[in-house]
Amino acid sequence: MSVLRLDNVSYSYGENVVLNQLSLDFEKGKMYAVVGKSGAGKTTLLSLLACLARPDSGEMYYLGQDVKKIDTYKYRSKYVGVIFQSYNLLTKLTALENVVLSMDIAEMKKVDKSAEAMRLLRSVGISEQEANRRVLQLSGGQQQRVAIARALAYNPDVILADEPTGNLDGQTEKEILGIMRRLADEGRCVILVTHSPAVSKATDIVIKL
Ligand SMILES: Nc1ncnc2c1ncn2[C@@H]1O[C@H](COP(=O)(O)OP(=O)(O)OP(=O)(O)O)[C@@H](O)[C@H]1O
Repeated sequence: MSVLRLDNVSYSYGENVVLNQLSLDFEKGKMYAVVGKSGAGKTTLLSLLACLARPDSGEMYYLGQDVKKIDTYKYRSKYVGVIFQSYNLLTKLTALENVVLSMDIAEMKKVDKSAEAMRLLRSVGISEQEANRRVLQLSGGQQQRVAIARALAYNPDVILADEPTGNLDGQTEKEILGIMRRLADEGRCVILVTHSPAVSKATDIVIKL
């Protein structure tokens, strides 16, 4: 069964029809690239998938269930992990605190959230010393890794990322893509919005808007 399904979804900003009767299926264990020229509606599609916006018409299903029937807060704090272009980390907190906060919001009952957060950060290449720095004292690539660890904090089925390698050098891009591939291999559905041919080449399915 697909983890996310769009059925005839349309979305407009006023007169500007951005998505027109779009039907898509997303499966677990696969990595998707959403591509298309600037203004094609990629970020809009991601916003719908993240339930930051609702379709004007058409339906969206999460594991077969109409998302209108799922509490939006629960959906966003437990089922999907979103990695924004601007990272959206809380800059006054350390990297570790950002990840722990995300676990708190998802009401995770882990015994030792700090240890689990550190395990996640290590898995994306953040050292203990870096984890204890405020995020503004980290590089762009490191902040991107922290944003990934934070999105993983509550073990979501779906990872949504907007230009996850946007401002990163080639080597860091490769490493981030390696992490995304691992997440898909672990059985998650990974959906990336990208302009980068290297990124779309690394995915299983390319959706062109
Ligand atoms: N909040 C908004 N209000 C009105 N129009 C908007 C809004 N957000 C986006 N748009 C318009 O909707 C269209 C799609 O925007 P969107 O950001 O989804 O495109 P995109 O494919 O992600 O573009 P880019 O590659 O430049 O990031 C564009 O024409 C944009 O100007």
